[in-house]
Amino acid sequence: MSGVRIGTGYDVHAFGDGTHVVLGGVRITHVRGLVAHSDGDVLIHALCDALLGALALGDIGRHFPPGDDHWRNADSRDLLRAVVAMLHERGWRVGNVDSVVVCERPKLAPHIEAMRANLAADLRIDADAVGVKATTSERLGFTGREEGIAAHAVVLVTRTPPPHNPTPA
Ligand SMILES: Nc1ccn([C@@H]2O[C@H](COP(=O)(O)O)[C@@H](O)[C@H]2O)c(=O)n1
Ligand SMILES: C[C@@]1(CO)OP(=O)(O)OP(=O)(O)OC[C@H]1O
Repeated sequence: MSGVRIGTGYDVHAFGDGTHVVLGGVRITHVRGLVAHSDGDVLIHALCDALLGALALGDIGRHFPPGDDHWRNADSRDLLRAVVAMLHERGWRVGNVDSVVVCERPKLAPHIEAMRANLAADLRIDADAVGVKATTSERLGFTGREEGIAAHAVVLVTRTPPPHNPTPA
């Protein structure tokens, strides 16, 4: 098996009542919230799916079922750290990630660096290996009508090198 693999993830949450959204672990004040079983962090959910996908481990709902009360209002950063632990246990580590969040509002640019820092800490990689971008969809489609927020993520994971065991001379 190759020592490098890729994964892709996508998630959507609908807007509902609320005063804020949570994206990349950052609480952002907004006129609406996101409807979800957990904190609705659509960016982290896309990232978890990308990481699980890289190792063909299924998707986030398989590991953290939406019907399970344990995950009600869960902090999605806990889910991300659990997924990263699964990778590490299997001898893999995260190389880099890239992502894009799609919404007209809230404006995400002021929060991107804080998101990258949170994700880098949870992924156990440097922030310069964590891409987070934002785009509107030019008022087209469900994101354009502000019915919800979508996020896409891609990841590269690498196999952890085996411990160095020098052959005795
Ligand atoms: N929710 C958003 C959406 C976009 N941005 C920033 O604005 C730039 C322009 O967006 P377009 O959709 O018109 O290309 C984009 O590159 C982001 O930097 C944002 O901060 N928050
Ligand atoms: C995060 C989980 C946790 O139960 O629930 P939601 O917050 O509803 O998010 P979603 O992306 O719809 O499903 C994945 C679930 O694992």
